Amino acid sequence: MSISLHGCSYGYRRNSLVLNELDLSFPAGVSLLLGPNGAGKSTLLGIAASALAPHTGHVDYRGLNPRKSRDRKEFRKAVAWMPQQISPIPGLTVREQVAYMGWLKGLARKDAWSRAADSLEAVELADLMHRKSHELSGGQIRRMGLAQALVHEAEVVLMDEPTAGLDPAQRETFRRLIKQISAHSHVIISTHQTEDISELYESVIVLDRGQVRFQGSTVEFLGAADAVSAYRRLVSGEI
Ligand SMILES: Nc1ncnc2c1ncn2[C@@H]1O[C@H](COP(=O)(O)OP(=O)(O)OP(=O)(O)O)[C@@H](O)[C@H]1O
Repeated sequence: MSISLHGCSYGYRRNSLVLNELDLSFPAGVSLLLGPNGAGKSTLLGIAASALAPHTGHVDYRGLNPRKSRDRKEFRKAVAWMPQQISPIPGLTVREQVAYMGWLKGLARKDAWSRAADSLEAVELADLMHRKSHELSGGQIRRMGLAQALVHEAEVVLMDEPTAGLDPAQRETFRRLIKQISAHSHVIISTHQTEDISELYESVIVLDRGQVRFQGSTVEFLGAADAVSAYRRLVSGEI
């Protein structure tokens, strides 16, 4: 079971919808949400994470609807989200910031504190955990964001362009990490880079101008042609 969107519409401006009555069920396992800049990936993930409220439709996970106040807390505990922009909280150390995020998600203070150290270790940021978070570099801030998303061991982890700003060695570490997380969580990762496609992902969803243009297994996607040209043809409307 994973997250699904039912008839979700969203726009930032009047008369201009980014998503128009979108229906989408993310499959279980690890999925890649692929789409060019501006396709609506961040908007979709923001809605799936309940950070954005859709104008129409609703999100469902295990029968929980985050629009309903009685479901919201449990939904947000079950679903973690790493947004594209990670903001350091002034005055907090890296470990304090990650622990704070865990506490907001319902962990007890002691658990949040120890889980923060574990998740910083997992993203190879343990040596910087006593630094102030605003002192981190761009790539380090992304890794702290990743630790924030992992701290409470959610059932579903949504990640918005998590590999942006990571160097090749860190991308390799990231792949290993996703493998570990996928043993106990569903993972959905957005990207516009076809280089991110690998056997790590069981399924691929291609979003273009707010529409799902392809949904299937990674093998099916790669089998259609080589990945790059298939993706280009998909987003340019040839398929
Ligand atoms: N805060 C905002 N205010 C106004 N328009 C926005 C806002 N955020 C996104 N948009 C618009 O909504 C559309 C979809 O944006 P979104 O960020 O969801 O796409 P994306 O696929 O995540 O793109 P990228 O790969 O560049 O991050 C774009 O046309 C964008 O300009």
